[in-house]
Amino acid sequence: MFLFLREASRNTLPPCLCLFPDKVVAAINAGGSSILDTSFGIDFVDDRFFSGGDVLRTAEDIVDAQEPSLYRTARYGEVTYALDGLESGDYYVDIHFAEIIFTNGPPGMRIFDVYIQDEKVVSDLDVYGRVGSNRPLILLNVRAAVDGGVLTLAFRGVVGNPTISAICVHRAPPLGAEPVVSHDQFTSLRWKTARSRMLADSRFMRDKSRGAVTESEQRLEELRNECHQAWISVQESNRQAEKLRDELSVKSLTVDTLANAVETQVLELRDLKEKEMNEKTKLKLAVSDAQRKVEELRILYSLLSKDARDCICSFPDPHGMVSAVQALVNEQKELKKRLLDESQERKFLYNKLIEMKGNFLPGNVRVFCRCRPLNASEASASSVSLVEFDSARENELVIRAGTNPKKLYKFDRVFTPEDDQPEVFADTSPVVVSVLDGYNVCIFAYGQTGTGKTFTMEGIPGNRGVNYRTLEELFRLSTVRKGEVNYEIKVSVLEVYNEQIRDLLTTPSQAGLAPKRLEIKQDADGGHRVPGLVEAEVHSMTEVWEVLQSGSAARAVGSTNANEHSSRSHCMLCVKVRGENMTTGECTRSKLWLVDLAGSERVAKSDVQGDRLKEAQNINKSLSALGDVIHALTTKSNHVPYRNSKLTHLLQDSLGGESKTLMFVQISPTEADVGETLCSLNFASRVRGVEMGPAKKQLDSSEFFKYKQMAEKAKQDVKTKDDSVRRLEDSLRTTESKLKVKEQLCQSLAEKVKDRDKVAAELELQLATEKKARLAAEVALKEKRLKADREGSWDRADRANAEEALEAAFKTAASFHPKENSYRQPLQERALENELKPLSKDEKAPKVLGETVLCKTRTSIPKIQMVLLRFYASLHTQG
Ligand SMILES: Nc1ncnc2c1ncn2[C@@H]1O[C@H](COP(=O)(O)OP(=O)(O)OP(=O)(O)O)[C@@H](O)[C@H]1O
Repeated sequence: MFLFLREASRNTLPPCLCLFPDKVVAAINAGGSSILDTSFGIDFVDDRFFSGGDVLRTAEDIVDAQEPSLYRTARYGEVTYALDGLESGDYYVDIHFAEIIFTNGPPGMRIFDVYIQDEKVVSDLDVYGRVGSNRPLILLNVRAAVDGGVLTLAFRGVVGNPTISAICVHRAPPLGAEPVVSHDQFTSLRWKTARSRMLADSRFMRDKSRGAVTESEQRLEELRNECHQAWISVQESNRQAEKLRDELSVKSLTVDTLANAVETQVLELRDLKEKEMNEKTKLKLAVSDAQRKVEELRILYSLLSKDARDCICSFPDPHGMVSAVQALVNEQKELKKRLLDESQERKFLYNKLIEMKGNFLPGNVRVFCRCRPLNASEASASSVSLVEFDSARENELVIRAGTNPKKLYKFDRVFTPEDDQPEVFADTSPVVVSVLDGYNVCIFAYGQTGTGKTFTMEGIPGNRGVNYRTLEELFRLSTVRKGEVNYEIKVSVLEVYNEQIRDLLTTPSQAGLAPKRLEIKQDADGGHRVPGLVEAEVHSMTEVWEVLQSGSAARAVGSTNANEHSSRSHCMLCVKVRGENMTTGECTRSKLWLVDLAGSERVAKSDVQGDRLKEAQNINKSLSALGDVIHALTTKSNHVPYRNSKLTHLLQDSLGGESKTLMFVQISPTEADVGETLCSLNFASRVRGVEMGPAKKQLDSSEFFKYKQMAEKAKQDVKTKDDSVRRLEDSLRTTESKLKVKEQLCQSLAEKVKDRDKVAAELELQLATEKKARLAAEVALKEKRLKADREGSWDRADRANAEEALEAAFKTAASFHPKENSYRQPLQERALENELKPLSKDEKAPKVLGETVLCKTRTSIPKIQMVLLRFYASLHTQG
């Protein structure tokens, strides 16, 4: 403002506001349409390049305006003009203002800042404050640099909103080349006129009088002061307005908050209503669904009731049903019985079949003959087999021995050298599997050394013998029968060498420490067992194989030549089978012996000495014992000499009438062995002749014994209980009789008590009478004595004592209890005793003596009277 006034004095503006109208690049009529050919020499285009603000118009006259129509329109509000497409360089900006809104526009003050290229070029511009209303005010030649083509002009309200009438932008000369003429930044026509006048006046006044200048300056100062005051009041008004605006904004905020809350509530209400509607719809649907279901159920119910009625009607009589069920149960029982019968019959037939197979002779000993092939050395020596097999004559063989006549042998089965292990086992297996049905079985291989006993029983790797195949078959069958019969299989491996039993399953360390001497023991049920012998329970062939392997390994230990050793000992594999029939509950315990006997060559031929001789003798002994046993069995002798050797003793259960026996007689085909071959064949023929009768099933006697023992125990228990009951009855009877006696005793005692009571009553009466009489006598005596006292014969103290003693004596007498026959110590007497306690012996007067005597004496009333009399007499004597 001050700048303006100061500058105004130097203002020499041309008639056109713009100094260089020909360099105008943009002229805008703010808030209005284009005005061409203005008195400024510039064409103002319609309002554009703006953002923000509103249009203001007025029809009022614009005072002192060079181009009034330019100021009748304006842009009002927070406005930004962005003029683009300008060449880079310096520009002058002229901005036209007019307070045209004062008369019919928005009321209030308008003070604002002007920014060009974001730089504030004018602060707190108050158009009205400068020029009043409807008068133009122009901001002239504000220099602005444009780099980038855009020139921005921004108008920001400080109080109220800015008002802009026109903008004119024109090229500025380079810096330093501005026109010499200086001019005011702001100008207005009114102010220009006034200023011209003032200048003229000033010149006049300057010429006329300096005093006028001073006055004028004073006036100016006054005006400035007024302006300042006005500005202060405006500031105050602004502050008020600001305060009001703040309050308003607070209130509007509150209103907004309330409006929001209301809006939220309305929304919530709407949601709730929607939910309610949905719920209602759902409920309606559910109800209709339920109704439909109820209807369906009702229909179903009626159908079911009808069905039930029909069903009830169609039911046969329940009693009939019960009897039908009973009949079914009976039928099932019958079927079960038949099943058991049939399975027994099947077993029976199976055994028969085994016996029938191969034209077996009746009996339980079967003999198979097996001839080994010529070995490599025999074949290379071009040995010829002496054994002939005639395919036409099955199970027969002929021995051609030089010039001797041919000898024919017939066995249950004859295996030629061509027959291999599977063929051998095919005929062996039926006997073997009998063990699963509860039969004891013994299979042994007999023959000269090197004839193939071990080959038949053990076999060779890749071509297993009877032992392995037997266990394989047992496991196969136990799996097949699983569920019907449960089997438990245990295996022991031992050898008999020099008539000593050696466990081949004992661990090497144990074996190394001390070889156990094993003996054969007979069980309570007649069976035989070897205590301490390892019995390995096997569940699979893998386990069996491990057991067999360890047995073979143990047999080899301790011998330099395993083959040699094997021919001098009997190797025995014992398989124990326990079967439990799940249907019948029947338990069986059976044994299978698989024996590889020692070589059967004779001692004489062996021509050996020392240990070998002993071995051979022992082998001979055991084999001849075997022969003897078989002979005894053949002749049905009463005594079978099982105990003559360890071998026969061990086989006792499985070699005889109740078991099945299979013998392999092994022979050599060579001429060198013909003697032994004939011996073996003769022995085998004898064995084959044995008839032992039918084999017997080995029922588990331990179970039987167990049940028998249980039955015995139960019997014993019953007996014991009977005895104790009998004893109790006896004691009851005794007690009853004793009770009777006691009752009688009680009765007699009660009668006695009654009698005594009677006597007591009589005595009491007598006592009372005596008491009365005694009292009367004593009173008389007392009176007499008192009379004597009065006459002066006793001193006063003695008299008092005597009277007291007499009184006490009366009381004591009165306390006599006839039933207890004693005196009850009266209270008074006790009090007297207490009184006397602290006194010395001498102080205790003779009265005390009398009292004590009376108290302690348990005697009858007459006696008391006597005592009393003596007491009185003593007192008199003392007196
Ligand atoms: N049927 C056969 N087929 C093939 N080889 C056989 C047959 N029988 C025996 N051998 C063979 O003959 C040899 C002697 O057999 P093995 O050792 O089984 O006789 P052994 O009677 O057990 O003798 P030892 O009494 O000395 O134990 C072995 O090499 C064996 O493989």
